[in-house]
Amino acid sequence: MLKGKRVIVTGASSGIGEQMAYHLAKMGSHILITARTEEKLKKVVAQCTHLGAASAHYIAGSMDNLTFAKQVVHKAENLFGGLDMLILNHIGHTYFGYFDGNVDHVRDLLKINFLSYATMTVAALPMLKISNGNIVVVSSVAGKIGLPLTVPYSTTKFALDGFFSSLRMEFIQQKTNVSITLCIISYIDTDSALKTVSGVIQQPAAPKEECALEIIKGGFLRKREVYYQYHATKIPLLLRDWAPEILQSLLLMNYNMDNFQRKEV
Ligand SMILES: NC(=O)C1=CN([C@@H]2O[C@H](COP(=O)(O)OP(=O)(O)OC[C@H]3O[C@@H](n4cnc5c(N)ncnc54)[C@H](OP(=O)(O)O)[C@@H]3O)[C@@H](O)[C@H]2O)C=CC1
Ligand SMILES: C[C@H](CCC(=O)O)[C@H]1CC[C@H]2[C@@H]3C(=O)C[C@@H]4C[C@H](O)CC[C@]4(C)[C@H]3CC[C@]12C
Repeated sequence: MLKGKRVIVTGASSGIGEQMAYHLAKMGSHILITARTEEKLKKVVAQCTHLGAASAHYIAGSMDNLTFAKQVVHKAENLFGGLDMLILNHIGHTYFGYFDGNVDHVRDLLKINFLSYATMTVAALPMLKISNGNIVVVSSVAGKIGLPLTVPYSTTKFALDGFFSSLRMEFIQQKTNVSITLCIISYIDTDSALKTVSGVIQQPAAPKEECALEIIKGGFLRKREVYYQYHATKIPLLLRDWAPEILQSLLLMNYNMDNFQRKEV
């Protein structure tokens, strides 16, 4: 469905982003991936080429530098002469544990998980308007519902909802034909998530390959929101406004605090 389309995927050196790059490669897209670790990006690009990407490139750097965030978009412009889909997926390092009072960390994480997303969107918008393209924003259940042990992370994901859901409404009023898809994702079996929460979170992790495909499909189909896995995201969201105390109790039952130790993610 994305043959020949020009796509940026951020946070694509591992996890869900890496799997999205492989799906896009199999579909025959032109791909530009980014993350900080050049060695991993090189391997992902080689695999994308092997899988049939129309072309595959990388640019390494950190999204705590907003100048770099713009450079990624400009590189796509130079390589492809335009852009059809912007997939915003990266996250910065944080901790899985009780809020430690460090507001500087919240600010730093907002820069990586939120401000860089807004910066790339602004830079890419002229190209996406020409192609009637898609913006895909990878968020989390923790970006719709307050959960314990992820205060800084959850803050940044809620910010994405505020920014992109408002922007989507303005696009409708302004007749801007660029879709915005916010992806509400539950617990996924990426190395970083398993390392961080297994033992504490009781529910099974869903497969990253399927999750990656659902995100791409949702973006291509110009859906407002993607819910993956549906039961683990949509049902809590339905309860959120109608039965918040019941939801709270159900969610807390999911945490085995006997196994809890603060971890860096
Ligand atoms: N896994 C899960 O259970 C869930 C994940 N999600 C969301 O899915 C998305 C992907 O998560 P997941 O695949 O698990 O994460 P991973 O930890 O596997 O991947 C994170 C990616 O971001 C990159 N990254 C980290 N720091 C920076 C930085 N400062 N600048 C630029 N890139 C950076 C990493 O590469 P490098 O270190 O090389 O920079 C890596 O490519 C995220 O948006 C996450 O919030 C949502 C709900 C659940
Ligand atoms: C346990 C949560 C699901 C609750 C439910 O009943 O549905 C998980 C939903 C989102 C997860 C976190 C997340 O968004 C990704 C983080 C990123 C890192 O890779 C490490 C793990 C996360 C903190 C992860 C932890 C489990 C959830 C909170």
